[in-house]
Amino acid sequence: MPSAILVINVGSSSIKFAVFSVMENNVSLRMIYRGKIAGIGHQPHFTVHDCTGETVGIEKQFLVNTNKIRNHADAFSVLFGWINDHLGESQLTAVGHRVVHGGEKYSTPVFVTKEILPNLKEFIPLAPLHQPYQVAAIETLAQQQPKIPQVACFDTAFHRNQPFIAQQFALPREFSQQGILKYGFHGLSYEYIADVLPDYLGDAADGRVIVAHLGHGASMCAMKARRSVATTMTFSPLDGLPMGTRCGAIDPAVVLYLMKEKGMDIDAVSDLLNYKSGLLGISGISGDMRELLGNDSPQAAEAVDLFVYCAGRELGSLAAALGGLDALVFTAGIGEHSAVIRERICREAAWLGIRVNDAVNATEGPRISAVDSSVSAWMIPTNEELIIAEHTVRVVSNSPYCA
Ligand SMILES: Nc1ncnc2c1ncn2[C@@H]1O[C@H](COP(=O)(O)OP(=O)(O)O)[C@@H](O)[C@H]1O
Ligand SMILES: CC(=O)OP(=O)(O)O
Ligand SMILES: [Mg+2]
Repeated sequence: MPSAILVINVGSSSIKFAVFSVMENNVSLRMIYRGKIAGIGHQPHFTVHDCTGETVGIEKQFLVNTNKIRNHADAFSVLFGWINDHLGESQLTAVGHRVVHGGEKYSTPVFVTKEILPNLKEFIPLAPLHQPYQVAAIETLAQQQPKIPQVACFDTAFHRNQPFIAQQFALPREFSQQGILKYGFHGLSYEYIADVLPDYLGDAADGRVIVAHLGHGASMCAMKARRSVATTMTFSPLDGLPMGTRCGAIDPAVVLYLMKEKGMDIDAVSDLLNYKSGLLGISGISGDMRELLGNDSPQAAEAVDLFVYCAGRELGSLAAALGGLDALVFTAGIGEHSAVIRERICREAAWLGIRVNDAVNATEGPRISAVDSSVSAWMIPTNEELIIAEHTVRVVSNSPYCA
């Protein structure tokens, strides 16, 4: 019987998923469905596309079910129901999860056992927007589908081999020994880009490349020989660029001041920095870049300006870490779809020798730089789901638990 892999990327209010069929050789994978259950807890909305991008499932067809989605556990029941109805001959043989934080412990994907769950829970305070929901997803599936093997794939893993100097905060040594380090995130996306980079850049893929993963969460990664040498997110996914609702880099004294002088408690500060800042905080309108670009108000423009300005500054810092730059790659929601943001960030980096070809940039590339650009610029769609599916097949095939 042909087998299939389910990939799950859980956020605080959504579950993104993809289903892959595993070809006979157990190596090549073909995506058959990709979908999302959004608005969990308030206005559930379920959409699924097939591999051609055609919508094959929408909420209307699942009205009864979506009304029942009050929480993530309900969403998984609906998701499994849908998958069982649509897998045909195939059988679901494993589930791969994106887990945002793997700390110092996990530098490769792991087979999920009862023993590793407490370790994953330890990192919940470090990634409150992601980790609690991802761990809950693993536990819920273990209850609902106990026979299906699960694999955890970490966003931090790609950065674990950075030079130690890039991982250190200037804190007394005992703190780094306790794991207070710069971990970096979006590693599954960067790993995918690193894998496909030679298809686009040829030999230059092994040069000095900065990848800008600009989505609702946003970061940049400096790569040398397709390995991470520095990245903008650090201990948690709150650092670096301003994001949809996250503040990005901030002087830690601001936190001390808010708590000491303004009487804010830890929960209030955490809520402020994670959910009320970034593009939403500056604009007062939305944390969604597309909405801001379509809004005429000066507040929306100011939020976009700050995003571009910070991206330009981080780009300079990462180029310095690389000792120069050969190529710049844009990916994720904003990076893949917003020609105007790509163009504006490239303009900030004109001093590095980047020139954009406006006509090609408007059509999304893949190569968006002009012929006279000494640094090439690219738009490459990411595919975190494929990387997770590949890891899942590999881990499950090598696992003694699945012998
Ligand atoms: N055409 C577009 N123009 C500008 N921004 C866009 C466009 N399409 C998507 N985006 C932005 O991409 C972001 C979401 O990116 P995505 O990678 O899907 O985020 P995440 O996976 O972190 O939820 C949102 O800010 C959204 O507005
Ligand atoms: C790590 C992170 O910020 O992830 P996302 O962009 O999915 O929110
Ligand atoms: Mg994402």
